[in-house]
Amino acid sequence: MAAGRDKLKRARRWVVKIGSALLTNDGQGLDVAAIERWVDQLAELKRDGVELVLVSSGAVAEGMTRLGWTNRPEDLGHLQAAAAVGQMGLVQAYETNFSRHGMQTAQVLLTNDDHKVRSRYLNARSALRILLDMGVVPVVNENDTVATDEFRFGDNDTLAALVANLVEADGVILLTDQQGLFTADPRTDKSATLISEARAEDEAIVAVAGGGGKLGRGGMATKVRAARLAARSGAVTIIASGREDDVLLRVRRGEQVGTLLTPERSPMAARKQWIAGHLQARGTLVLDAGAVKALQERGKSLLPAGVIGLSGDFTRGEMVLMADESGNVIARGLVNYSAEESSKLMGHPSADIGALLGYVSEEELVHRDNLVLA
Ligand SMILES: Nc1ncnc2c1ncn2[C@@H]1O[C@H](COP(=O)(O)OP(=O)(O)O)[C@@H](O)[C@H]1O
Ligand SMILES: N[C@@H](CCC(=O)OP(=O)(O)O)C(=O)O
Repeated sequence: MAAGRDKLKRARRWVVKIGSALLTNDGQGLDVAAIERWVDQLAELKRDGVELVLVSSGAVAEGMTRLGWTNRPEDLGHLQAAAAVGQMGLVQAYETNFSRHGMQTAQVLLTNDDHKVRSRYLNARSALRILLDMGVVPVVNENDTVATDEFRFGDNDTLAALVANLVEADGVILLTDQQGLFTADPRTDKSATLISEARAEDEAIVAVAGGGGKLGRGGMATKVRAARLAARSGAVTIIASGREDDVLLRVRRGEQVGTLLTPERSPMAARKQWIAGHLQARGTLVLDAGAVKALQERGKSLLPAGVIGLSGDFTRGEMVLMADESGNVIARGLVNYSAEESSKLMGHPSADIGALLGYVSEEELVHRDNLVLA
């Protein structure tokens, strides 16, 4: 068995994306029987200990069916109106089916900006993580009625990858209407064959991935791009057919199904590399000797109690340097509180954060997962 497929047997957190073409039976209205079967599988995975985020497309397609439209409208307003109608059907179907298994769902609508604007990104991240901790299944879609990018962001493959980055998922499963990525679009080239495994970074797979059908727009091109994005935070991607029996359970068992696209690095290594290399430091926290030791020798998070001074102007989620009392930089990482909040918190035990600020985001100032030693 390939190493990547083996990884999915142990994976702890999956993002599963279901495309429009599949969900709406190529525009015939929600395929309720198929949704039932996917939810049964998802529930089984969840009972097996996999934390799940579901990314579901289909709002526009379902809205069109409910409104009796046969042609996809061109203008943004009508697309958004259709999405608003269709989204009701989607969440209803998931809610009903997960509740058969005694499981709760939550509707999470995100926009492109939520990933660009750091504070919204962090809020989306903590809400999703809390939902996962509580065992709730978030059902994510793009917030179509407020999207402004001419619906172009209307690409839930990318959204699934961004969500995988947000929740640090180890697996991304893109369910579509084909068995996986073929050497050419099988709709037009009957001699095309299935690629069972490739590196997400491999340029050759970009070349073979074409556009989509009449409902989904992205086709394989956005799926390959999503796999690359997901690989940046170390996630393995599988592109597989949602029409295949027990497809999710088969993926879980590590069986040879669909196309596996593998990252170069493990999730933690990828994350640390990103922290180490890609962000500009906005400030410096000065640590007492005990905190320096806790970070360097015991791999601990930085708590406010170990900070004796700070400089710079940073907001939650930005990169800061951590230095000892002599000014030697010993680590860098993503800070959980702004400079203003941090100066109120420094020197205090984490138990006092609520009293000092009136709220608690995290008990650490910099979590060890977001911290790289110099
Ligand atoms: N190399 C390829 N291998 C498989 N499918 C491809 C390829 N290139 C283009 N496609 C097209 O991508 C479609 C799936 O993408 P899309 O229609 O966006 O579905 P979804 O709604 O699941 O996102 C397939 O039906 C197929 O026609
Ligand atoms: N938010 C849109 C997403 C459309 C979309 O990405 O579709 P697809 O390429 O089929 O996954 C909807 O729900 O219709």
